[in-house]
Amino acid sequence: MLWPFWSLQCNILAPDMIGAVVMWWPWLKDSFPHQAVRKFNSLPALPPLPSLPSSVMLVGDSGVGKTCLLVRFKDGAFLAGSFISTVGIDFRNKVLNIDGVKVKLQIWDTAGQERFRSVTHAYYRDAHALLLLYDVTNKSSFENIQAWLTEIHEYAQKDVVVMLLGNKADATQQRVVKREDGEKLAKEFGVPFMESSARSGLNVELAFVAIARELKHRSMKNPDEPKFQLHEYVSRETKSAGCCKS
Ligand SMILES: Nc1nc2c(ncn2[C@@H]2O[C@H](COP(=O)(O)OP(=O)(O)OP(=O)(O)O)[C@@H](O)[C@H]2O)c(=O)[nH]1
Repeated sequence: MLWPFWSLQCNILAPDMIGAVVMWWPWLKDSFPHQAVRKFNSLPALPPLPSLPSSVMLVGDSGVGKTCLLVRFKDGAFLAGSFISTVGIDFRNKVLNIDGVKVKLQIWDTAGQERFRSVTHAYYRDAHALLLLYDVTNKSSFENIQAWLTEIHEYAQKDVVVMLLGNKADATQQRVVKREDGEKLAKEFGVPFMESSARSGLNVELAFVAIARELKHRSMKNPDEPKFQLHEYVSRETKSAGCCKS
């Protein structure tokens, strides 16, 4: 039986509250977030910073260094110690600023083990870009690249961006795949290529930045902007970084 009192209070308080808002409006206005005030005053809202979400998948045989590459890129650290295989799929987000445009990369780290293959297949079609890794110290991971590319063509979007990475370039003593062989294979399949190292950090940032630049260019579609050439960008940047000296 409290409602009559409650409604009575509302009738009394409501006009008072309107009066209070009118009286305190100059102070309230300054306390509001900028965007909200503009909306309230029916001025055109400020455009938000452009932000482009893109998904990038890391694929390749088990043990080639996908998780380590992602951790190096995200946290700037190297996961040394015992090797723990990824189970299923995992992801991390990182935002890059590419010429004033925020490109949000959602990076999917997939399990390289054969038994998880059906799980990763389901994610291919949503990927905008794929970083395909082999391990320069493991010949079979290199020989399996063709099979990975066949799988990519089968499950991914036709226009997906693919880049080949020969990882563990720091392990010079154990190297069994020459850089030239990686370059040759990449040329054969028409994909950009670079060697990388999650341990030393070689080309890790560059690989993701190159992908982000390509994806940004594709989604902005600015006719005044010259077409971004991913292959040229990668070969220019890897040369200038001095990657290719053995
Ligand atoms: N020397 C060297 N070792 C690396 C590098 N990247 C990764 N490793 C080592 O390689 C092993 C496998 O690395 P992971 O990143 O777990 O491999 P993965 O490709 O994610 O493996 P899965 O999860 O099974 O698909 C670990 O012992 C790492 O320490 C690298 O750039 N250089």
